[in-house]
Amino acid sequence: MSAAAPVLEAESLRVAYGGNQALDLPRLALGAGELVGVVGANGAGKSTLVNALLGWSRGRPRVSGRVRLDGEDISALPTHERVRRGLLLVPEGGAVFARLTVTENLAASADRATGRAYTEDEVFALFPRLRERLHHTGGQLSGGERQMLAIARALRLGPRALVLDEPSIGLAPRLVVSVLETVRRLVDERGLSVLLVEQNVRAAIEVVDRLVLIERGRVLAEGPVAAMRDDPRIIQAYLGEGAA
Ligand SMILES: Nc1ncnc2c1ncn2[C@@H]1O[C@H](COP(=O)(O)OP(=O)(O)OP(=O)(O)O)[C@@H](O)[C@H]1O
Repeated sequence: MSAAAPVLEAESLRVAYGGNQALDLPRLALGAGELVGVVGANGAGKSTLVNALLGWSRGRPRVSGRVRLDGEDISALPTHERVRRGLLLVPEGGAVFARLTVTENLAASADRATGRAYTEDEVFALFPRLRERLHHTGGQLSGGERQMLAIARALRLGPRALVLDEPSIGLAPRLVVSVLETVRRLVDERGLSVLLVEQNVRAAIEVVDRLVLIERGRVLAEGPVAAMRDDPRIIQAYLGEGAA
């Protein structure tokens, strides 16, 4: 393998629920300092992929294949051990404690911070809005602020690879742009590696380096975003007039 081994890599990753093959992914690689978008419609297999990467499951799927973090096979490790090694997920809706304040939410992450952790000041420089909301509880925040706090919590832990599951859901379009642009900055300025799993293809296409389009658990198309923008399958389904 080349010197630039992927930070996160999945190989022959297959997930089946009973007779239903929900995911069949020959290979997915996230390079260091890369922002890769995995996009697809409802039921395409996005949540199944996220769960398989994190080693978590709803129901009783049959999972096979390999997941590697920094070249190390983590397929057999439980979720908490993958997280401890720096594979961090910001789940749909953002994971924040509704009854704790912003300060307390961030402190809860700081307790388990690794050497890769961002400082509180760094986090507030990225999300100035959070500094203005220090004493608000998670439950009092807007959807956009909750999403920012969830990302901030992950940064305080110190990610090797950050998986964002549908960060745009429930957010006003202006906030979607703001959150995704901040993610782009993290990649550009800090070299963070981010897998952005999104249904909102229009928004994702504006910030990612590469796009992977999945449908019924399989890769339909993938490539650098510049080429994918012109892919008829993307245009027809997601970007053209009358598309979703
Ligand atoms: N716990 C489960 N038990 C049985 N089948 C499941 C389960 N979870 C997902 N599936 C099936 O796997 C396929 C992929 O679903 P998945 O939830 O991964 O899609 P998705 O792209 O995340 O969609 P959405 O955006 O709606 O969450 C679907 O056919 C779904 O019915």
